[in-house]
Amino acid sequence: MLTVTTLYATDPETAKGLDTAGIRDRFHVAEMFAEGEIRLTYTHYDRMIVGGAVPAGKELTLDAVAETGTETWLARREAGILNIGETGTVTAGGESYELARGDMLYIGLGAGPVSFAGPGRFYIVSTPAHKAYPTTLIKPEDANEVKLGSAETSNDRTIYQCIHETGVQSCQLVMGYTKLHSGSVWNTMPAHTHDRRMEAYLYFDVAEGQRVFHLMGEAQETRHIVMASEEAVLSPPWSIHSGVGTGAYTFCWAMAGDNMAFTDMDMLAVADLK
Ligand SMILES: O=C[C@H](O)[C@@H](O)CC(=O)C(=O)O
Ligand SMILES: [Zn+2]
Repeated sequence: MLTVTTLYATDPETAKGLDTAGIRDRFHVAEMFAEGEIRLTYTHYDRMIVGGAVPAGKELTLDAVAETGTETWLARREAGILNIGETGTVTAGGESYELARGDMLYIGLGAGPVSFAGPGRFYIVSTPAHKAYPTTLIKPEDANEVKLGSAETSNDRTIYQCIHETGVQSCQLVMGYTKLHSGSVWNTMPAHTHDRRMEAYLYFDVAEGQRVFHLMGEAQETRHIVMASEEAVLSPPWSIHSGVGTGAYTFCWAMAGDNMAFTDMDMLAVADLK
């Protein structure tokens, strides 16, 4: 079963006036992972699609998505798939790839239908593309590891860059995930914006009963969204994107836009946030 929800883009002036429900409606994506289903959100932020596929014993195939107006969903798109569940299989372009937990598959333009099988929980991100790059499996050891933050500021973390400028190639999708080290709960603080690229976060490995307070908004107008495990949040280009958990967590980040430069960030001083 395939469900697709459309999420329109929101400008910063409108965002300022929203209450909690309004903010959640426009930026927060919940219930993406349902057994036996593929659930997608087609966003108008650089037309990024985010979603989940949980085959749970049967095979799920993602072929056409009406919202893209193309014969197959990847006819003019590329995708990144991260497995956050047990080892499962993704079949694309006639080849099957075994994805252990933490493995990512880049799928190039024109790969055709994509099938999901096994006990995996697959997070799907897709963005428009103009050229076919090879479909490639990325194991954590193939990713570029970047260590950021420190225990003193509770943001000691390792970034795993999987699809990126100097790694597995793509048209515009940049994707990886960040693991917080034991005792560290802050991600992406000091915060930043990059008006030329939007971003989406999927928080996962958040323990039952724990939450992550995702911070968003313009630097002088911050808001928060309380997030449970396996929920995603869209970060408009004008928004900060940062979070703090009541416990340990990992998050997958994905970006699309004008450039693919991970370090191209307009940094904000903590003291300048309001
Ligand atoms: O532009 C880069 C993105 O915000 C994230 O990749 C940041 C991140 O994963 C982190 O600080 O841990
Ligand atoms: Zn960012």
